[in-house]
Amino acid sequence: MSYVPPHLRSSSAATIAATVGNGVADQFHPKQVKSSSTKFTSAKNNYSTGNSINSGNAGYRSSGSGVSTRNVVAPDPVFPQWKPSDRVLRLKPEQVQEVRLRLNVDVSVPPDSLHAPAPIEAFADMNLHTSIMKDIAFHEYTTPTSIQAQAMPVALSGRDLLGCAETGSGKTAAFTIPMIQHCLAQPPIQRGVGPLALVLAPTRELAQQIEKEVKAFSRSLDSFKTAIVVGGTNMAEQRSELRAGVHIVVATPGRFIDHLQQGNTSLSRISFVVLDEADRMLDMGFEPQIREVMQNLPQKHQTLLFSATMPVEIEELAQEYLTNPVRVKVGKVSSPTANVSQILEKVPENEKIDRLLDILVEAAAESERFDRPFPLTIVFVERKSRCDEVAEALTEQGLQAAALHGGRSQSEREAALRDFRHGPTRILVATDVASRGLDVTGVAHVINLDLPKTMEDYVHRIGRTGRAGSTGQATSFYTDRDVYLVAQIRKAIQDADSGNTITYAIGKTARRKEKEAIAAQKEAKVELSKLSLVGSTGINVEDKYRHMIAPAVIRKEGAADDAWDD
Ligand SMILES: Nc1ncnc2c1ncn2[C@@H]1O[C@H](COP(=O)(O)OP(=O)(O)OP(=O)(O)O)[C@@H](O)[C@H]1O
Repeated sequence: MSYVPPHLRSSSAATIAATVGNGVADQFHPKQVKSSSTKFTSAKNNYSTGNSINSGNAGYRSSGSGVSTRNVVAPDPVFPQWKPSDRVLRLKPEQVQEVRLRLNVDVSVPPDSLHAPAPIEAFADMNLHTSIMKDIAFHEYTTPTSIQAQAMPVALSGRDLLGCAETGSGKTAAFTIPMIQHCLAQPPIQRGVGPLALVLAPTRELAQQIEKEVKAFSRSLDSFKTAIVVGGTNMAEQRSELRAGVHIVVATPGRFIDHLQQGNTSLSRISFVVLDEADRMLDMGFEPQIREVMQNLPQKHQTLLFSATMPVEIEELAQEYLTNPVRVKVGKVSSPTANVSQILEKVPENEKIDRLLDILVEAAAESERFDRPFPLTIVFVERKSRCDEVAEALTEQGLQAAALHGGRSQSEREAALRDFRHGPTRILVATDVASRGLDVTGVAHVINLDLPKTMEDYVHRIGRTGRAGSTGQATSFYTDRDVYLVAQIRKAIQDADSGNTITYAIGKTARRKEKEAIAAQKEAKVELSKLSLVGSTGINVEDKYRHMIAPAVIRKEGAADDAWDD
């Protein structure tokens, strides 16, 4: 049925305002699309037409303004009976267990529900649409990551999924690829009807990034349409795109509800929903919007919920909106990725900016010395005003920095991110708007000038580095007010595998690393002194590095212990 605002709902609303075609989609590659389907059997018992929560939104407009006025029944969604390759089908239970063990994947299903599909270690064994396979090859994804190996078969088989894997582990493709495949099996979309699939994400930047990934894996499909629906951008453009009909919408919840209210789009054909970083959406107060969407979806739909952390709110959401979900967890949940080495440093509030400058100027000197670009760095701060202040301070020192926060206009936000992705910006100073999901290749260092409020946010923030198997560094300043979180971080650090060595960890490896770091710092200091005497090309070296050369700011040996022992 089409979306009907709560105050207009009645039982007669179960029709769709649109013209629809019969049969299965054939506009892409007919040979690949199954002409008959096995219907999804899992009944949603949480579906409700009339008892929507009070969204607090007064004055909904009629949903009829933007779409065709002819009322016809929406075509049933199609959940094709997907099967992996014979090779995978032949795997014995003990072999499946062996693969899961190797991939560090933990899978569970509710009692009395079907067992979870086997993990698949090669895209070729997933029986994906040929166009998708072509695009996977184009993007040089040779092997599925662990979460992809297990979550994709679950999603492709039509099951609900709660997926949890560390930051940078490829969760986006784990849902975008099955989502595109799902859309290809549906009856064709028509003007005024759609979308077939919806992804909700907490921030505009994350939504834009996800949409890019959807486009990346549907680039070979003619006339496959996606729309990005986020705040701060032109409503009219989004409206015409939505009304023309799209397969997939990637949206932030607030703006998506705005379009529903205006009748520019509907929920009537959505049969695949992804809530990415759902806990963050709840934090941001999007619960009414999420409920509004989830409670008004057609009965037959599949829901996927993804996050790198698993706070209780996610479990609650899963209980409410997932039906017999397969839970897939990769590695340790809610833990910092082992690819990032973490440093905690106690810095008094009024010295934080100076200390930050020390670190960054050191990095600048090192880059110059080794003739390599300044390492891409994200500096997280607590407040928007602080964000601008810090970015300005860095720029004054000749560092290429930009600010990204919710107080900037959409075009400023986009420009800041674009310049960080593609140059010339090397340092992004950001609030938590950048902490979730943001994937910028080559981020080498995350600095928490202010610690976040929760461990979850810490895990997501430092996960902006050490992505897709690369390594990274995270430096976090803390003060006495952060005692609780610092204890949690230290615990996480202690728990980490020995591969996740950090300056303050106990053990020989960590000590050796600390000594090496100190030696490198001393060397950098000598080099900087030379720089200050000799000068450099094009910049006033003495000014730029002045605070760096001051003895008081050179990090002293054993600082690690101070921080650890306070
Ligand atoms: N199978 C693969 N092979 C190679 N690269 C991959 C593969 N899957 C994903 N990637 C790359 O890994 C990076 C991280 O992926 P992605 O952004 O999906 O991580 P994520 O798990 O969603 O992280 P976060 O929790 O921070 O949102 C991206 O640059 C992506 O292109």
